[in-house]
Amino acid sequence: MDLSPPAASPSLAKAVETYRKAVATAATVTAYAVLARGMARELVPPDLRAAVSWAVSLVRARVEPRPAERRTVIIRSLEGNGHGHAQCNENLFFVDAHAYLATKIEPRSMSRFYLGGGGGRSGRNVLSMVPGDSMTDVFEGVEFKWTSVPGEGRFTDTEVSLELSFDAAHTDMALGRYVPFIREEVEQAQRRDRELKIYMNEGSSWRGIVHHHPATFDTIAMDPDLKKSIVDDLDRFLKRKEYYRRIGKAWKRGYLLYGPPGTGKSSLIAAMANYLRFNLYDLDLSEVHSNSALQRLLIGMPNRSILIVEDIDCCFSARSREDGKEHKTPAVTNNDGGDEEEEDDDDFSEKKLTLSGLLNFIDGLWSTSGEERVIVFTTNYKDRLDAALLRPGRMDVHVYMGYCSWDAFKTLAHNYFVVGDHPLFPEIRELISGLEVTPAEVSEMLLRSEDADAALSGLVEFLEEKKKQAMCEADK
Ligand SMILES: Nc1ncnc2c1ncn2[C@@H]1O[C@H](COP(=O)(O)OP(=O)(O)OP(=O)(O)O)[C@@H](O)[C@H]1O
Repeated sequence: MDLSPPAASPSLAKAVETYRKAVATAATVTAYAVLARGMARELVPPDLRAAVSWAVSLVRARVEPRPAERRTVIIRSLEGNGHGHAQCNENLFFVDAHAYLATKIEPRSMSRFYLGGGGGRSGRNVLSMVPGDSMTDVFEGVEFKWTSVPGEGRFTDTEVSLELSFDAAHTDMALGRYVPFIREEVEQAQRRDRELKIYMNEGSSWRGIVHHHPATFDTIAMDPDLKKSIVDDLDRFLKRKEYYRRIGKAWKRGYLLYGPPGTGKSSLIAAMANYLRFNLYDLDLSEVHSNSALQRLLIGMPNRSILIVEDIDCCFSARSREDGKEHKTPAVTNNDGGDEEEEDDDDFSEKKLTLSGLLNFIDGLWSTSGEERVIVFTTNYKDRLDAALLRPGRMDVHVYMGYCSWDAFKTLAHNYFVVGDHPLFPEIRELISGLEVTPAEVSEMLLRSEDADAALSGLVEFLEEKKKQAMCEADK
């Protein structure tokens, strides 16, 4: 039995030798360094040594990057209202920042955070930082650090603050763009979440109820290009605050929706309200008995709202016929600089309502008392409308809501049965293209059964019957 250690392999022996040399060299270098430092201390005068060390630190300061200068903005939850320490207000930017950060908190990356209900019944989780914690948000490629800190207790013990810190070089951007961006984001989110209301006039005030109309631009059955042009127009309108200010006009947009009954004018208004998240103000002019009442109603409408006057052709023609003549125009402001009669201030509130009065109120009052208003007039008979309403510049967009086209039918079929095709579609296409059938009539047929086959068969029968009637009418 051989118990002697195994002979080292040639490669291992070489590695051991290399290592031994390296250790010896390092020891030599270290020894030289210690020796040189000792000699320098002995031989170089202290003044020269100080000068050299100062020069070295100077070079190092130039070469090594210096930590960037920082700025910190403190956002307190409460702020004084200028009448002494006892009185305080909620700091609205703190509320906005808090809401904004709630959308940015990444629960998986934080060990602790607060969970709240957002103060409403939305059922949404609202997360916030525990005092002492920080998080980073990136805006336009720049990092912004947010820290939650206990407040200074100037007003209450429960005060908290947020600290926003960033590189000093980005100060202008932080205050000029990032802070407004946060405000805008929060405002948009609130607009998306808010419950819409529809208001109706009672005397010279508005009464509102919750508006839950399900119509959206996806569910509206109409020509796809026309639909897109309306959505684009609304988007453009929302972005044009500065433009309207520059040209000195009220920030409003007028739509005239016309077409036969049951073609979706009311549904389109609901879709616009849902898209814009604007409340609706449904003005019943038969309830408005004087110009001053109308003026109060219009002034009582907040920004971001839609004024609706349905069947506008009926509102004034009936009145004019009743009175035998059109009343003198109560022009508050004539934006056109045109041909309306002058207002006589003395008895202006006593005068009865006229169409041009309404139009002038809208132009005049709204240019001074509000912004971001949409006004929608509807009619089944465009040809019966007053020329004042059709004049260029009055209603910005005229939309014809027509009979049910093939594209419109496909939208309805998709709304009701989530189908894009069906064996009966070719037959329906042929029937629909030769008939005047409204989307309301088609919807009514599709609603009759939850079974697509049964509902579409019923629709075919209905269309065939309608075709027969149309042929009989033509023969007479
Ligand atoms: N274009 C459409 N797209 C989707 N649904 C429609 C459309 N047109 C009508 N409908 C359906 O028919 C119903 C009645 O339509 P709506 O009241 O919008 O028509 P309207 O043109 O305003 O009628 P009116 O002139 O009588 O007020 C709606 O609730 C909707 O279900």
